[in-house]
Amino acid sequence: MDSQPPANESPPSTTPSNIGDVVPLYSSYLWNRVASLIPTSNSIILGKFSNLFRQTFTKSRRVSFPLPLPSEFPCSSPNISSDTSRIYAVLEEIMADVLSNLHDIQKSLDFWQSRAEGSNARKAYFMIFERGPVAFVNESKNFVRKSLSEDSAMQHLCQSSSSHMSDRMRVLMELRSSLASFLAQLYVELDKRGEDLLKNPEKSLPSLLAVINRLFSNLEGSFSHLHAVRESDSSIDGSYSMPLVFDRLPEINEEGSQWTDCELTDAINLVHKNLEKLNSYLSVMVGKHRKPRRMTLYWVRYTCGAVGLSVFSIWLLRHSSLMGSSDIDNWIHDAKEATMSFFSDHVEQPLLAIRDELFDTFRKRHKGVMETEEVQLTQDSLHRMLRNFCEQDTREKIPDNASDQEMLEVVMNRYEKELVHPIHNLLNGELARGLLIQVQKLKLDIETAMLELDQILRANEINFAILAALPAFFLSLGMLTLLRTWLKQDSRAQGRGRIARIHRRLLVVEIEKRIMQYQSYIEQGRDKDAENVFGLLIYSLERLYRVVENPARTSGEWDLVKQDLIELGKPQQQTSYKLTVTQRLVKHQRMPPFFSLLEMVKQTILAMTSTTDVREFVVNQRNGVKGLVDSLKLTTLPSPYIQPPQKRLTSDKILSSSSQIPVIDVSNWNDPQVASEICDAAAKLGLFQIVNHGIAPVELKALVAAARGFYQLPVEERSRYWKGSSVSETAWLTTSFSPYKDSVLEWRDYIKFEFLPQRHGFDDTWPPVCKAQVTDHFKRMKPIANKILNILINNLNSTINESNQQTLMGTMRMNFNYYPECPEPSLAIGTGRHSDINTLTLLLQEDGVLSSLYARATEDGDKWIHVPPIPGAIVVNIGDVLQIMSNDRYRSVEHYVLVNKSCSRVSVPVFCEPIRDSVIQPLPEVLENNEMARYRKVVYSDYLKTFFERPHDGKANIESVKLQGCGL
Ligand SMILES: O=C(O)CCC(=O)C(=O)O
Ligand SMILES: [Fe+2]
Repeated sequence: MDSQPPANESPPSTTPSNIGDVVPLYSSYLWNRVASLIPTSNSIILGKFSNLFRQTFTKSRRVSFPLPLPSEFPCSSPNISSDTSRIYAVLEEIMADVLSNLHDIQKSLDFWQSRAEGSNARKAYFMIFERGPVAFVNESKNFVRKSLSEDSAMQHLCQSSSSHMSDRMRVLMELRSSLASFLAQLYVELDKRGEDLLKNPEKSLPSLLAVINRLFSNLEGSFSHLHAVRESDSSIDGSYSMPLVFDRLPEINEEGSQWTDCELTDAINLVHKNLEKLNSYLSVMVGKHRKPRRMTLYWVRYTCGAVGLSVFSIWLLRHSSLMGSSDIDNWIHDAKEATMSFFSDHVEQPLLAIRDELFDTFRKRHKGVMETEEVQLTQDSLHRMLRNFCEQDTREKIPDNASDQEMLEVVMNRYEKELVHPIHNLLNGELARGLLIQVQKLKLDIETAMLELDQILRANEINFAILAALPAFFLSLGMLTLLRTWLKQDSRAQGRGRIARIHRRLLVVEIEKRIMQYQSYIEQGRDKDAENVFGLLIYSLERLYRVVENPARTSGEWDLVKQDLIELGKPQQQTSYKLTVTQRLVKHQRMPPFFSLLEMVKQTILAMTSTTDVREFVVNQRNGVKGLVDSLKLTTLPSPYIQPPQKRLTSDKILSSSSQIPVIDVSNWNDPQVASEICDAAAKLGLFQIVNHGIAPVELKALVAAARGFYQLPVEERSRYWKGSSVSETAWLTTSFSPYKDSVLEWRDYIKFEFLPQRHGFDDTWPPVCKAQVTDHFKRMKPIANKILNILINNLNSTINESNQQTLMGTMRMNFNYYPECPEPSLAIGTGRHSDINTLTLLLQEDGVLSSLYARATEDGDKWIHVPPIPGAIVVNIGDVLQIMSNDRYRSVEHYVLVNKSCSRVSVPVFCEPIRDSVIQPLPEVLENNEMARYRKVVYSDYLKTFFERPHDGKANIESVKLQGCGL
């Protein structure tokens, strides 16, 4: 077999932006040139030379995740002997290179995504300050010029920032998708052919090489597609002018029948060559779209640092002995002294003092102001004086066990008698003796008090000594923490600490998500998407495989974990089985019982004491309030949940009668009375209940049971749906309204389901425990919502038509709200004061449980009406969008949810919402009689964003779109 002439002999025409891109590009070009000069008959020498070259000049990459080949397959060795082991080596190399390229792409994608999700200010900052000095000068110039000429300079900057990012993201995503599909195809082929390669290498090796050849051509095709689409519309110059052309097997060999040894070697070399080309191509393409390097990103900081350092160095030089100054020597001397004296004052002396104090307290030591013996002497003397006095006075023997108190009473009686004739008694009586006894008693009391004072002082000496040692204590604590972090290598995913474990858990979640996506695409017949996700699954498995190896080896579980990871990569394996395996993996991540116990105790203490740690546990560690309540026996409310008094709903604000909530019987939707009651309630209170709507109570009960079922799942199972890393794209669990924005958290967890009727199989990834009930409830609620909206819109002289249907109920969402039992309900709230931002909400309250929903009675007063749960009833409330569309004919009602001490509560609202790009504004029909629009136009996605971007506060969101001068 002849070697194909090298397809791109000239150095690549693009101009790589930096030295990092140039080296691999030219090394590969040089290699191609050398390879084409060496005669093919010397292919063994060529192979060895090629390996030597690769080992010396290219980055050595190690593929950790095993290839899907039988374990007896001869692995690669430096001394390549058999054809199979050479094939193995080349396959390993392909895998390693593709995975490492995927990793580079993913890192850049993550970066762009995080920047793209940032605020406008963040985007503008990026454009000006994080793209290097040249961009800084250009962007600043542009910005100033635009600010002078027009007033939308900021908007312009944000737009160009968004297009800068999205351009890069699009290309990176396409590269990722092509590579992932290539990886998936290769993986599946190897999985299929493994046994054959072992049993019948002569036949299957050529056919495998032919397949690899074909996969490279497919890859070339998908890259050239990317070039064709992007060449015209990219803002990144020259990035699409470098076509990639892989070398091909001669046509006669493409069938992959029996080959000579020489042909086999040539084919293997060809794969090597193509791989080099792929790497060079990707290094340029990824290089053009990659995230800025650290140096570019932080160039402002580095520059300031460098300037600061230079100034400091010059200043230092001027004070150094080089310039004849002795300042530095003096400072070093002073610093040494200060450190020594700090050590002596705050570490050594306090510790010695504590030691001495402890010894002195527990042994007998220096004299205090008063000693016990002295007090005892006075007491004995008083006792004798009293006894003498009493015996003489009463002329009787006083019993031995008579107390001083009893004898003092005798003295007092005598006093009283003596005072009748004081002068006579002064000479003849006992007054003088009595007075002496009093003096002795006084002395005893003073001495006893002094003795106690002495003890207090001694105890405090230790306290003061301990206080003095506090700096030493904190210093040691800080050092211990640093040491622990270092020993546990807790910052990276392969470490052994808690943070590393969280990293690994997140990787498992990502794997689960991809497994479920794969299954869903297969069921929908979207084979291309499925292939792509499978490639990404292999990528995630490889990442987990790398990071879990060390800790699992240490705990002796490596063999099990490794086997589990291999199972997850098998293309034919059942999804349900794979999900059991991921659960097992999560369990492997746990510590042995002793450590778990320690961890639990630590969590408990943290949760009780520190605000940030409660948030960390509930929000970041995805346990939710339910997790907090389940893992701790709380007797007090943790501080992040204590609402300021003005946010609490106190009993003085609650109106006693609940008869004010209209209850409308809708058994006949066509009855004009029903329509008028609905419109009336929507205009006055904005909230009413409907009964006899036709849904059987048992169905509603089943729904509530399903919601409770979800929250009864183990926390690991629930947290797989946590917002931000949910295994489902259309269901996510979270806590509080905006847990990252709310200064005080709310006592509520909720999972949100999105109902996208146009999307097939939308509920496949929902929790199995409730997915059927959620789907049924959506379907049941839709016609009811439609009827109510029809009535409300007809009343505005309009109709539901194609143009407003998408705004009124283009999207439907449903929550399972869960309010756990709360140790101090009067200090917390379940859901804070808010109006729903959508059009219409249909809420199911769990009956038999204390209702906790309150609606604002009037727009201006701070009075609230209880919404009582009526079995089988649905609470309907108007949202902001309908208030805007009706130009204030209807009122979106503010509501509160309180929590209970002894029972948890579940509620299930269904929200009818506009689609994201609907423009919300008053309906033309309501403005017909020259009525002024009270609200400005707003795109629903922007309205949503402002709601979730700031802590929610009553009707602040609708106020923000109200036009000036239209206040009621
Ligand atoms: O739980 C409730 O009763 C109401 C919940 C609510 O207002 C909401 O989810 O928007
Ligand atoms: Fe609400």
